[in-house]
Formats: sequence, structure tokens, C-alpha cells
Amino acid sequence: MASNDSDAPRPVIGVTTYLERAKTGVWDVPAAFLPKVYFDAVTRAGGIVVLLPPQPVGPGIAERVLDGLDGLILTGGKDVDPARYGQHPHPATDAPRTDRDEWEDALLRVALERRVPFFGICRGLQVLNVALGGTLHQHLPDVIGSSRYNAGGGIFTKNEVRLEPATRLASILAGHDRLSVLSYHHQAIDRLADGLVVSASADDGVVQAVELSSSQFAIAVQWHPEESAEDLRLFDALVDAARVHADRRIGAIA
Ligand SMILES: N[C@@H](CCC(=O)NCCCC(=O)O)C(=O)O
Repeated sequence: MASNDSDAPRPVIGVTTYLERAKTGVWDVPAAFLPKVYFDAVTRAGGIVVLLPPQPVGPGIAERVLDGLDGLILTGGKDVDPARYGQHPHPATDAPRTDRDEWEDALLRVALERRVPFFGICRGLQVLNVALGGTLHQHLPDVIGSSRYNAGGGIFTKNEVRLEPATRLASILAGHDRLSVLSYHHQAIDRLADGLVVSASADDGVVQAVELSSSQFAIAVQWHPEESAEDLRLFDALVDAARVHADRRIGAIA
């Protein structure tokens, strides 16, 4: 459970957003947005949320952004451009979101380089694997013959995952070797990137969580923990790691 010590400064968590056509009231425009459940989970865990909309990322920009962050979350969204892992698009693959791909890749690389605590959610897990040299299955129904992970219509489906023992994920979700999760994805990891270990998988072999094999806090899940408000342990763990990172950062400056 994240310590909510009222005296400790709340860590600042950067959270990436969608950049899509959005309709609200009289407006029907391209907009950056993020479902409220994401930032509710971070604030309930004791973090301060800073939204990070996709934007041009030239030299030094990701570094300037990370200068002000104690943790980073890459959130859910449209498919990663398959050209980033050397493939042509599958007919079911979303049109590329090049701006978001480039933005999140740059933020992630600086976060990993600086050991800023990282948490990837759904698309965020896929961005991590691709950034480190891995590949994706572009359309899981072709691979497993089921749409159990994406029934469409914005409806999350319930699936069960098996946690790998002796992983950071297993220690965060202690007491469980299997977990019921909420899914909404039609892609998943195919070739696992070097430096990552699988920390959860499903009975059909689909990778459901990964983490860096090093001691750095860098975990990513293919499911949507933000949709399960009753279990925020993953957000608690990120905020706790971010608080430690902040203390070290502030200590180094002082
Ligand atoms: N597009 C990828 C990642 C899935 C994901 O992030 N799902 C959350 C919502 C997706 C959306 O907004 O369309 C995949 O499908 O595997």
C-alpha cells in the first residue's frame, strides 16, 4: 500500500494520453484525452498526475520533461506502427499514430536511462517491448483463434493470468499465483525483447506482463488495472517507487 504520509512530498507521475478526434458538447475536434480512471488510480495511490499529450519530440525535449517527473506511465491506445518492428500492417492493425509512437518511445528511453520508475499499461507494454527490440502479434485472433481479449465495443473482457514466481510483479501482487484481469487488446508480444522477463501469461501462452530483468522498477501489464478500482496495488507500487526516486533526486540536488 502506498504510504500516504501527509508530510512526504507527493511524487509527480507523468501519464501519456491519446491524441484522437474527440466529441464533447459542441466540439468535435482532434484532442488529447485520457479516461479519468487512469489518473484517479494514480491520485488515490498518492501521486500527482501530469498528463503528457503526444507532441513533437526534438533533441532534449524528453529529457526536459523527465527532469520534472518522479515516475512515468505509458497508457492504453491504438496499435504501435508495425514498421517500428520491421513488419507491414495486418488488415486489422490501426492506422499508425506516429506522433504518439515517437513521443512515448523518447520518454521511455530517457526514463529507462535515468532509472525513473516506469509502468506500462496495455499499449504501454507493447511500446516497451518494441522499443527494446521485440515484436508483436498484430492480430491475436489469427494466432489463438479467439477474440477473448478484445470483444470490441469498448467492453473489457475478464481473463485469468498466471503470475510468474520470483518476479517483481509477483511480489507486488503477493498472495496470488493467478489473477482475474480486465482485457481490451487484439495484439500481444511475439518476440520478447532482450532485457525483459515474462512476469505473467495466460493459459493460451499470450504474454500478459513483463518487467526489466534488472533491479530498476519497470513493469508493464497487458491488462487494465485502472479499471479495477478495488485493486490499485500496481499503482501503489509505482507511486512508492517514484517517492524513493524523488527522495534520491532531491537528495542529489541538495
Ligand atoms: N491497441 C493495442 C493496445 C490495446 C490497448 O491499449 N487497449 C486499450 C484501449 C484501446 C483503444 O483505445 O482502442 C492492442 O489492441 O493490442
